[in-house]
Amino acid sequence: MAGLLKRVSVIGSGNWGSAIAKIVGMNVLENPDMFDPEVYMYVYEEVVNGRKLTDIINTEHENVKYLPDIQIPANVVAVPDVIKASSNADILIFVLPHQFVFDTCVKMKSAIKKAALGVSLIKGFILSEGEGIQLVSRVISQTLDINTAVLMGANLATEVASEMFCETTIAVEKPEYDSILKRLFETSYFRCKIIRNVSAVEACGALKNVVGIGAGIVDGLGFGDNTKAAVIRLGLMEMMKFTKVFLEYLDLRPPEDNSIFFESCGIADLVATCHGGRNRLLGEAVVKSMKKRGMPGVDIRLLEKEILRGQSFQGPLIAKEIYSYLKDKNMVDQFPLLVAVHRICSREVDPRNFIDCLREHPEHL
Ligand SMILES: NC(=O)C1=CN([C@@H]2O[C@H](COP(=O)(O)OP(=O)(O)OC[C@H]3O[C@@H](n4cnc5c(N)ncnc54)[C@H](O)[C@@H]3O)[C@@H](O)[C@H]2O)C=CC1
Ligand SMILES: O=C(CO)COP(=O)(O)O
Repeated sequence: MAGLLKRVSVIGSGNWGSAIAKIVGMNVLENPDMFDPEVYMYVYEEVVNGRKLTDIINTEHENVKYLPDIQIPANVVAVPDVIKASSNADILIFVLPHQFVFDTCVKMKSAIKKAALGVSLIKGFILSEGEGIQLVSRVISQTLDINTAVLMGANLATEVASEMFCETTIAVEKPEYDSILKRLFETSYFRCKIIRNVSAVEACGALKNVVGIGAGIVDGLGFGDNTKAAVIRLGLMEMMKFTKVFLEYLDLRPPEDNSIFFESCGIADLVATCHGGRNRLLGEAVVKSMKKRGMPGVDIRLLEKEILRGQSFQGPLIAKEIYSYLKDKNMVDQFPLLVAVHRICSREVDPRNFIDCLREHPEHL
């Protein structure tokens, strides 16, 4: 990537996609020696208030549906065609719900630059028929034949977009990309720490979404902060154990020690999600719907429509993906919290049983 100015594209334009487009749009202007000033943002086209969302973004410079009341810099151009959005990019920032990643990559495949760098901000795993679950960054790298870094942290999008201070973790295998990534993402309110273990950072990002649902379940049941702290602690223990087992299974490097879990991508993201995340909201809503209507309560997708109006809860799908892996490996009993969240979301188990799951957790034996 030496020499010419780097072009940057953002693939995705939801709540986080729009917030990161604001940062990246500003940073390319502040680093004219390194970046092309125009940033394409791929928008999955839809009609909002009778107008195309891309037209609204390109005239009002606001994503009125997914990130209202925040100005996106005018050099960020909304593009509905993913091939056009990605074809000249040197850096491709992936920020879609994980279930859309593979199909989107397949569409882009013939158009992208061979030396492009991918950066995944996506918190999830990808379940493919007959192949089990896979890391999103790996699916991107293998489908597009490019290097892929990740950026994960305690980054609730609306707070980041409002410029409230936070930290994040960037993981990239090759140090040659460090300064480009710092200049692309870092601001005075968004501090970026670069480390090397891409797969462990990514696993943290996916797993904390499931624990966040657990935090919402105890909120919905009317328990207090001590109980939520127990969910966070037991959830973290399961995240650490799952990361080790899963990365070994994928023949990848598990973390050498536990330090990664004390970065923004670990405990900080877990705490943020368990207090202010959409997945926490879902856990609470599941319990309330069950209290109102009795078991099994309202379907998750209906709750998603009602509560998020277009945004998505990633946790239930990730919990299902994790469950399928654990069942396959005969390890369901070793991860009671992650498994209980799946069973509650799929309405197999009454959420009131969640407290028993905490009480009987193997960490207490
Ligand atoms: N929102 C947040 O605070 C944060 C989200 N993330 C992660 O970022 C990723 C993206 O989430 P958000 O930007 O929040 O999205 P979102 O949940 O706000 O919005 C959903 C997005 O999916 C798009 N979409 C719907 N159908 C599609 C299709 N068939 N193909 C392609 N796109 C389609 C919608 O147009 C919309 O842009 C997720 O993995 C999430 O876990 C990470 C950090 C913070
Ligand atoms: O990843 C996030 C914060 O870092 C957002 O979490 P939710 O998807 O639960 O809102």
